[in-house]
Amino acid sequence: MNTSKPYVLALDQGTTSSRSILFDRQAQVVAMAQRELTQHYPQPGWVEHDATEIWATQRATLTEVLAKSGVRPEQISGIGITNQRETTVVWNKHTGLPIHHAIVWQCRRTAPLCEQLKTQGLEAEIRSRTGLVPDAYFSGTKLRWLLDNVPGARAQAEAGELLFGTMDTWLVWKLTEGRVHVTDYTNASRTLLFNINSLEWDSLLLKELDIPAAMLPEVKPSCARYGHTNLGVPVPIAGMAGDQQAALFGQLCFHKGMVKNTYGTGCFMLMNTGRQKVESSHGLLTTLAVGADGGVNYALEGSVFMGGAVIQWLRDELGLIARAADSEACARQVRDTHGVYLVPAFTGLGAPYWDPYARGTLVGLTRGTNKNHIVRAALEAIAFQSRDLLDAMQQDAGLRLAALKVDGGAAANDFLMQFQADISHGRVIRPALLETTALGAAFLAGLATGLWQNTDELARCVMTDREFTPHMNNREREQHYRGWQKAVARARHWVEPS
Ligand SMILES: Nc1ncnc2c1ncn2[C@@H]1O[C@H](COP(=O)(O)OP(=O)(O)O)[C@@H](O)[C@H]1O
Ligand SMILES: O=P(O)(O)OC[C@H](O)CO
Repeated sequence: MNTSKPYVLALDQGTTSSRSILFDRQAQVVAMAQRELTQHYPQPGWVEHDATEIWATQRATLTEVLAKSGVRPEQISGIGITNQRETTVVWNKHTGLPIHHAIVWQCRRTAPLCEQLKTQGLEAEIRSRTGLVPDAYFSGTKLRWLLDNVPGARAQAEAGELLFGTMDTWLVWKLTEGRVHVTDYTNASRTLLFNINSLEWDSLLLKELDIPAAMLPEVKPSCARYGHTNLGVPVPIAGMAGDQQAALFGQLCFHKGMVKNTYGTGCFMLMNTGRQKVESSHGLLTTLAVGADGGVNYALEGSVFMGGAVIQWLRDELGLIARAADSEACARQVRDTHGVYLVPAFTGLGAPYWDPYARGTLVGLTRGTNKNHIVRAALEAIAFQSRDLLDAMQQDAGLRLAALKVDGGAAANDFLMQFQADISHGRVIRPALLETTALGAAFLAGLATGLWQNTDELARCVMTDREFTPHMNNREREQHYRGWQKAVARARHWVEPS
């Protein structure tokens, strides 16, 4: 163990903010700093970030965290980076300046291009090569859009002057002052351009999307030495993973069959499937994750579009609660929802339904329905949607889950966590530290630089805050769940395809 360097720094570049968190060898948070990011919405359905602002905010939090903690750069063993995935930036390698705002993962501008890929009959190829589906969510079509729409971009790219990156790649480029152009397997697996079987950029997809290979970063394991940043002394950058995969690692889900669910704005559920690539028959994605040795594992991933956001809606649009946390007290005011179900299909339904035409539905209302029933139904809806994903994952992977590890802002809600345990009939484990994304990045960098020797040491650092065990009997559980499925059926196919 390197005793003169007992700290590790995680840079967590998220959709709404950039954060830096400094951890000690016991994985305790020593200091944290955060800066919000400007969201740009140039057209309905389009979302952009200014990559220059991303770098400036990330750099500012790094400086602030060092100042706050009093830790000197020479005491830091390494830096781990974790990031919002898929968000795409292209920059000029001589000037280091982006040629356009970054196109954010939520941006729908390339939906027509994705339809075109389907018409070309590429859907099955995309699924088997990348584990993904032709959707505007992923980086490949965003990159193609930039090449087609920014004047002069294609010619410059073909002349080898432009570089592509997701936010991990962009930050490493900036941190190393333009010396290193690299990404890791987990981020590469979200681009729609990376072959998750051969672990290489996929030449067929590059050709179909007309993307020059010279723009792409080198792909390395998530636990590796990528380069150094100069903080007065050189500090190694030694860990890198997309935020959901970093959270999976931070939750100690190193082995096959281990699952985490992050309850943020949406919910992201990932199951580590080990060295085995599992193809879903329920519309889940197959993606790359990090194994116990820091090497490549496969994972199944499903997302719920409306997770904690349903609670924001109750607060901001309906005014039923003043703060998100008040939802718990409201839900506990009533014994049950009085037969009310809320299906928050505000933007359609994702896996396992994949129905873009579904819309939000509130059913089972009677004269006796009050605000608390509706708030409770909203919390239950988050758990029902997560059970839908969990059932799909267990069927795809052919195994029964031992426990669900949880994190994210809404995981603080004890009512929701107990209902999750009840409705999925399994244990729910909440760690003391909910910053599992940053912790995962810190673990990767700490392993690569010798701060920790192995995953047993990591496991000793993670404390459980609370474990929720199921109490609901089988009859009650299945009756509840049948009610949910009936409500989902009411919500589906609501709007007419245009
Ligand atoms: N105690 C709570 N009960 C229910 N939902 C909550 C609670 N606290 C926060 N939330 C919800 O969790 C979300 C914030 O979680 P966070 O992990 O910070 O999200 P993100 O990373 O997506 O911004 C918000 O949508 C908020 O409504
Ligand atoms: O930054 P977050 O937490 O909203 O995560 C974004 C995801 O990585 C998108 O795939």
